[in-house]
Amino acid sequence: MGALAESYKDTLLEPQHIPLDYGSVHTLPDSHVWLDESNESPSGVHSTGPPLIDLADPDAERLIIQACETWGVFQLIGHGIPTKLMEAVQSEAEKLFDLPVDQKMKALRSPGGSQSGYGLPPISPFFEKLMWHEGYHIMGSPIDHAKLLWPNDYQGFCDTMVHYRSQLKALTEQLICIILKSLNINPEEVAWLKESQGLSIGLQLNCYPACPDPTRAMGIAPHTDTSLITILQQSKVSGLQVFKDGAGWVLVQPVLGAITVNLGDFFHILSNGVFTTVRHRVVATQVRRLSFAYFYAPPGDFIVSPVLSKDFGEVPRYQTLSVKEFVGIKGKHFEKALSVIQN
Ligand SMILES: C=C1C[C@]23C[C@@]1(O)CC[C@H]2[C@@]12CCC[C@@](C)(C(=O)O1)[C@H]2[C@@H]3C(=O)O
Ligand SMILES: O=C(O)CCC(=O)C(=O)O
Ligand SMILES: [Fe+2]
Repeated sequence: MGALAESYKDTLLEPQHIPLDYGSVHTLPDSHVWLDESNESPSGVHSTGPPLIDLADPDAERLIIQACETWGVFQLIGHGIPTKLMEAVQSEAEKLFDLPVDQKMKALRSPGGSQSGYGLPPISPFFEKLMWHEGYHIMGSPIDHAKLLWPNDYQGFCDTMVHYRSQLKALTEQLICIILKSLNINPEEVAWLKESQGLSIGLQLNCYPACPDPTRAMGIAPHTDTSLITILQQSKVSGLQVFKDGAGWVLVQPVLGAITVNLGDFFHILSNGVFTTVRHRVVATQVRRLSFAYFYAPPGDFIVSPVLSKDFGEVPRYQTLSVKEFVGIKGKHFEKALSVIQN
């Protein structure tokens, strides 16, 4: 199932690390109050968010590389993912999160097991307070967990998710080729791109239930993605913020039909830190918000070594290590993982 199935597998999940029955909670419990000063609204210094790029634009490749350097995130239109499919994912996910909590708990992610199933974000044990969130992760076949949710009616959900995943895989690999070329890596020589063997692919359905006290709660705490690249479908409700040096937290305003592309830790290491793994978080909202994140990472034995050149620097800023090794370091050190492997 790939190296990402192992991520955060040793983090200590305590009994409280399960989603609340949010529908029955009318005041924010103390366990969910984030007093951290970083939970301020966006600073507004940088009023414009990350760039919006049209993949059909003849200048798209240059704009993508520029966005990788300056933001580590961009929004994309002209991506070719059918609107109907994006809508179908939204409605299947709504159906899932609308289920009674007892039913969703039947598909609870098992501690120490694969990442698949229902639960709070696996990074929860790194924080004192709990996030206002419920998630459902699909890695490998979606069937076993979906059968637990809908014993007689799981096929439509599974078909939609599998179809979406395959469409996103093609788009992700197109974007990866563009970025690899800019690093002077010939995609034709990258075996896992051609054979797809051992790749880690995860589809995370996120739900941020309507929150009675959003300014004091947290949807997803600040993090960078343990991926090469993440493709995100946001719903109409905004909530995603990215951290930009000099500007603070900047809102990524959803654009109808656009997808959001985040660079993850592995492109950061490969590019010797020139392309930024974007630190982001999700604020809680008064109305329910859904989002769908597709994580793509190379096989566990792929060696991630910073590219050295005039443009990317002649001295490696990070140690060379395998994807699997980095996933282990991230699971232990979380936000400090990149500084742990810094030279
Ligand atoms: C594919 C993966 C990335 C992820 C860890 C995981 O193995 C499965 C869940 C993913 C997710 C989704 C919500 C935010 C996040 C930080 C988390 O807690 O779980 C990401 C993980 C990640 O990018 O490290
Ligand atoms: O909900 C969002 O917009 C972002 C979710 C996210 O960061 C993730 O799933 O890793
Ligand atoms: Fe993320």
